[in-house]
Amino acid sequence: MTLVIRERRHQQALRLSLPPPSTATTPSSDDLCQQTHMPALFPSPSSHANSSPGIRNLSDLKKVAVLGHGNGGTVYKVLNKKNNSFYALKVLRFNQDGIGIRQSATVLEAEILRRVDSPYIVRCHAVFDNGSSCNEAADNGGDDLSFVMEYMEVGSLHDVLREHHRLPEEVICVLAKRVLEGLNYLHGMHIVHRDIKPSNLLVNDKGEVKIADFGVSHVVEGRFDGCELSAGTCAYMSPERVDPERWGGGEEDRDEFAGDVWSMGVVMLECFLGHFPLIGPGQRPDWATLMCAICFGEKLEMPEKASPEFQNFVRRCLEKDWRKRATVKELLHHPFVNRKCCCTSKGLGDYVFHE
Ligand SMILES: Nc1ncnc2c1ncn2[C@@H]1O[C@H](COP(=O)(O)OP(=O)(O)OP(=O)(O)O)[C@@H](O)[C@H]1O
Repeated sequence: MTLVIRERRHQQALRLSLPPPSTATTPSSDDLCQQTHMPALFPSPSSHANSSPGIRNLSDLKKVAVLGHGNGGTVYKVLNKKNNSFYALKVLRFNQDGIGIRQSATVLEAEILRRVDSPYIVRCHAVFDNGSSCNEAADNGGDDLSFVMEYMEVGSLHDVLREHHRLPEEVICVLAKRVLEGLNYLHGMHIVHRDIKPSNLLVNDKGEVKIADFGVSHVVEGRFDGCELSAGTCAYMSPERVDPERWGGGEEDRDEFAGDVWSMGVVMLECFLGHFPLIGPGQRPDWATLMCAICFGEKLEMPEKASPEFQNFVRRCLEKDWRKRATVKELLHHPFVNRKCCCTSKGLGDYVFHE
């Protein structure tokens, strides 16, 4: 029973049968049109009662800055006027063609996010359907879906790498361990992330790394069907996803979680080298080049300066045949993430704030 996020074909995506959403959390579009302030599709789960921001309406939030732009929308830093704390608000824009798909995806999305509650995953506090008033949406032919998320002060690992270029092994091992814990949690819930990359790993002011953007990407697919093959996204894809025929990606018993392990291996090697590792630093990352590198490239030359533990860890992640690739559980016991320095290092916290 597996739920695949960011699957382009819906019949394959919905392998986890979710319970029908309660009517209380799924207002019809007519209901939404009658409200000036859009209510949350779901509020914060009760297990986080202490951190619950109590955001009931988008009008509780004040935009203070733009944090970044992604494929489907914009992320804002917002102030919750009720408790004077900052959050991140991700606003996805849909045109009218995407509405049918969006509405079913929204309910599914809200269900997924409601279930996710882990220190290794960026928390989603609430989802709002249609942040702007219905009149505005009708005027500009658009429609919004807004996710109120935990604010990660430092930004993404992509931002950290842009500033620091490369990271030492004692930082990478802490990073790897946290990502593995996050994947272990998601996989335990039968959720495959399918888009692990530096811009989806966010860092807070304690230097903690958390996985973001799972699920949200599933909603985006409704409008951006086909963009999965864009160079930026496919760079971290595993061989069995890029070329299923050659690498057994279509096999019934394929371990869908193995793709996340591959992507994580690419990210960890990128942290060590300071550039995307599967192609040369000067090479253009177009689709054909990436496909060749991922599916046909020779065995990766490991950087000589890397320790034997790190080299082995990355090799186990970047095994082209998914049947031979290490699983998340195996990697959690790997010597690289259990070295003494990995247990004593504060990871990115020390590095980002004291370098
Ligand atoms: N919770 C958050 N806290 C702080 N910054 C965030 C948060 N979420 C996103 N950001 C910032 O906003 C940027 C854009 O995020 P977004 O998820 O929209 O796109 P992306 O992951 O960069 O790209 P893509 O849409 O291709 O996945 C991120 O790179 C990050 O810098």
